[in-house]
Amino acid sequence: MSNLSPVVARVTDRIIERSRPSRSRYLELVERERDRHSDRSFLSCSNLAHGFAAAGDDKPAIATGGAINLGIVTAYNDMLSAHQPYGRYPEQMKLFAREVGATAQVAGGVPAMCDGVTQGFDGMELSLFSRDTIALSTAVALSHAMFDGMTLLGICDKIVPGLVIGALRFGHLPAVFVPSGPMPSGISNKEKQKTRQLYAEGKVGREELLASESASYHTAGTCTFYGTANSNQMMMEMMGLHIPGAAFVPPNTPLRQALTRAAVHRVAAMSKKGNDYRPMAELVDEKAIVNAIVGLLATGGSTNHAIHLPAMARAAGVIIDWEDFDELSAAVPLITRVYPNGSGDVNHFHAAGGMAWVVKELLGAGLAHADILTVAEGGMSDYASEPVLMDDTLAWTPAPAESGDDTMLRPVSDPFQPDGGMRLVSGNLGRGTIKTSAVDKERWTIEAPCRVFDTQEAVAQAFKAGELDKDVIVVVRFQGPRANGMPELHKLTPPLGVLQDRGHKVALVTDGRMSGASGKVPAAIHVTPEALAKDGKPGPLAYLRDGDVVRLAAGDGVLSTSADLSSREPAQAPPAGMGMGRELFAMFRMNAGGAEQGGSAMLEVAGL
Ligand SMILES: O=C(O)[C@H](O)[C@@H](O)[C@H](O)[C@H](O)COP(=O)(O)O
Ligand code: SF4
Repeated sequence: MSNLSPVVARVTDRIIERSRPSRSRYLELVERERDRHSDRSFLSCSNLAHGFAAAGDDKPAIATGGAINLGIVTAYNDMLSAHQPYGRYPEQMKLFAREVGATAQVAGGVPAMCDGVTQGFDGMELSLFSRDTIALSTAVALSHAMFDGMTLLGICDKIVPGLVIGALRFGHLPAVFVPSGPMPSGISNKEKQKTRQLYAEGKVGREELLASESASYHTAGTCTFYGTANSNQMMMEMMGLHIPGAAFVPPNTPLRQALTRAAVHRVAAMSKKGNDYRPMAELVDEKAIVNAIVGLLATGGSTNHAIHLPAMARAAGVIIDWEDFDELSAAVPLITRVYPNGSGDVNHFHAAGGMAWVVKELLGAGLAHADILTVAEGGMSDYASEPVLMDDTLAWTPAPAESGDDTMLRPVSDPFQPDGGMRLVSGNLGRGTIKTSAVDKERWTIEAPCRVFDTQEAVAQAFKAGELDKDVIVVVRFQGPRANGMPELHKLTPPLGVLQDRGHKVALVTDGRMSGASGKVPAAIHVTPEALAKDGKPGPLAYLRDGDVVRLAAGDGVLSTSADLSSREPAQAPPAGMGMGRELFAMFRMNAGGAEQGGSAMLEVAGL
């Protein structure tokens, strides 16, 4: 007898019903691809020879077509601390593949943008669309049809979503995501944030700021705040796309290498030529997507997944919307507090029980689907265990019975908040999302006159000029997907945090995004429809003026103004930016769908 929560069951059934036509079209495609391209025997001799010409000792195995050949899609680069460890992975993975009579080839690389580097300047306007660029690059890599399985190397914000979207279009193949792990903890995130606010107030200089930042981001591995990258890792566990517990094991350790090896062995076994065929299309279904949403809500994950998850789901023919998130949020309690939702980081979270604890609690409370197909042979329950090395052999120990730190991890029976970390707000200014898990409850409702800006730079200038030292709702518009690529406006966190610490009631309202690491200041983001006109009709934010009273009430789900916008002329959007490659992304902007549908031109134009 299932103990599944009636709310989770109801939302899942609604998604299944809504997705029926698109999901069946997707599964028909997968069926066709499985028949036509699930191994390389259909390739001509010339095609094949091109595919293994440089494969050295692996040539005979690849040439015969009998051996399992794995495609490695890698987001390696030296600049992202999270992806830098991937440099050595392919050579190791080829050895691991040969251990089970398989081979592996790097099928292709995908770009990986670091939002931490581009935060606050023009490059950030490529961020959202870099996700679709990654999906396109994944498809280019896998389109050679040389492969019996996919090993996907990517961690950060848009990289996992892009890899998922691209790989799902080859859903007739099995897939495993191979993470590299979080960097060892540096100075605390709170210390980092304090120095930033002192810098914003002119009380410390660049030298002190750089020293503080470098003590936080100090070596290889994923940044240790619970932002979009680490929310990706959580979701891969909740969807069963990892080897269980791979998310937060540190890089460059024997356990990390054992997990990578297990991933290679496992995806070979899951191929059609293996003994346990599990195509990715059958793992990523409506229930797996609901598990990802539930994990996001229970852990206070990144608001960016209110945009990425709808796009990822669409690639599998699954249609979700923000009502699904909101309804699940009311039933899924917040059971973790990892910075910015608390003070500890993901290393502390992992040490306190980590994902094994989260999965155990969610399955035990019937808040996650236990009956999804996963990379792990035993299904979702295998993810309620933590990987360890016992005499150099990979093994798993069950999640601890008690939380290792109840300031970070709580049971469902005694949560930090009775509901999830993310809410829908809507009204006469549109629909947006707000991350309540990172904001003190007394700040969930802010009603104040607004100041309206068309760029985040203008906000910084107004702050420096002392114009914002009051109760104020800062509106930053023309930041949507079609306006300028929907950048994160995370650089606004320190100045708005200073205003809040001075005792003012402050909130942000924008059709742009925030970082998964943003917190503290209430922010209604992803406001849809965006301010930039679509089919000649601007979004409501285009009609706001300085002084209009705006109300943001996360508890009631309200985003509205008392001003009468009906007779106003809309503001004109600033011209689209040139430089930093932004002009090359005009085609993405022109055709982008709304944030609630994933903000993707690629999916819109493809009719997915
Ligand atoms: O969504 C996210 O998690 C962010 O995009 C994150 O990847 C980004 O890099 C932040 O900017 C880091 O935080 P700081 O800018 O505060 O270091
Ligand atoms: S977590 Fe963010 S800041 Fe850190 S490497 Fe990844 S993209 Fe860059």
